[in-house]
Amino acid sequence: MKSGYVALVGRPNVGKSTLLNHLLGQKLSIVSRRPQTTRHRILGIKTDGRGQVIYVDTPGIHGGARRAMNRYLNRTAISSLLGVDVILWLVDRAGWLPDDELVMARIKEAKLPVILVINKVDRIEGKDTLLPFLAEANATGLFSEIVPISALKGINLAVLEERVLALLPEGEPIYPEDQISDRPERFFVAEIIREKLFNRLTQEVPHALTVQIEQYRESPTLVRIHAVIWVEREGQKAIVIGKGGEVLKRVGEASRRELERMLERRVYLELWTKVKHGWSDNERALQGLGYAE
Ligand SMILES: Nc1nc2c(ncn2[C@@H]2O[C@H](COP(=O)(O)OP(=O)(O)OP(=O)(O)O)[C@@H](O)[C@H]2O)c(=O)[nH]1
Repeated sequence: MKSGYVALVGRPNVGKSTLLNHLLGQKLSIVSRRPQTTRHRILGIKTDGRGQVIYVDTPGIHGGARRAMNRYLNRTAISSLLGVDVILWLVDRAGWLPDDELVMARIKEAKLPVILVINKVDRIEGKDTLLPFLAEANATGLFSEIVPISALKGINLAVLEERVLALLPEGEPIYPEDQISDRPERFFVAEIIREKLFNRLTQEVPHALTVQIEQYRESPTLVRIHAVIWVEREGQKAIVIGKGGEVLKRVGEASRRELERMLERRVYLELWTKVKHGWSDNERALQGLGYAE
């Protein structure tokens, strides 16, 4: 049996969370079209007859991190490289962007086996783009394997899993066989609400909001959840609420539907929007809102 930790790293928006969800066959990490959706280190544990792979989803590593939140995202991603056995480095196009260079520097420091995962091949037009890129990546000598995939369409994921298992050490499972994450249910509740907000709101508002669960009471048939959506300014609060409360109502409905499926119980969800000025650029406020390593 194999067992070990596998970090999913890469710049924002390359598809790390999409890959985690597809490998596990279950939605654990929220996904949106926006960069910097993932804000936490999340374990996704997959146990089968071959062993136990503990995937570590991480925030996207990016440059120009001026706000405290951006620095926290980079710190969280980089510290996730400590103590893993294998790194999956995701890129999503045939070529490097400046943020990919940042990731590469960190990976070189880690001195671990690295699989270069070229994601979104469903979007790459023709072999003319992919083949030179594969040759160039190969010539760096940095990678144990190079695997083109589509996380969204499920292309080549079985091959990727085999390559991962081959690089992991032999060992007994670290977590119980039926455990799929290290996070409690209320963490996923906050994340699902945040995902619905990310998908509905535009411009800077998603990055200025965070969701905090203030009350979580369960009975065998019902879960009562009281969540606060923190934003940074009054104008953002008005946008989150929407005309006549329309946006908040839609977000609440979509969240409740998904939460009822996940929790397999009826959900009573109350959402409040409040302003905490400058929370995303304040280290202490971040810690109070759950952004602590
Ligand atoms: N066409 C295509 N789109 C994909 C694929 N994988 C992911 N995406 C899309 O890329 C976007 C970003 O995906 P995420 O999984 O949130 O990316 P991430 O790397 O976790 O992003 P951060 O949270 O910014 O670190 C979403 O709109 C996904 O649907 C793929 O294989 N093909």
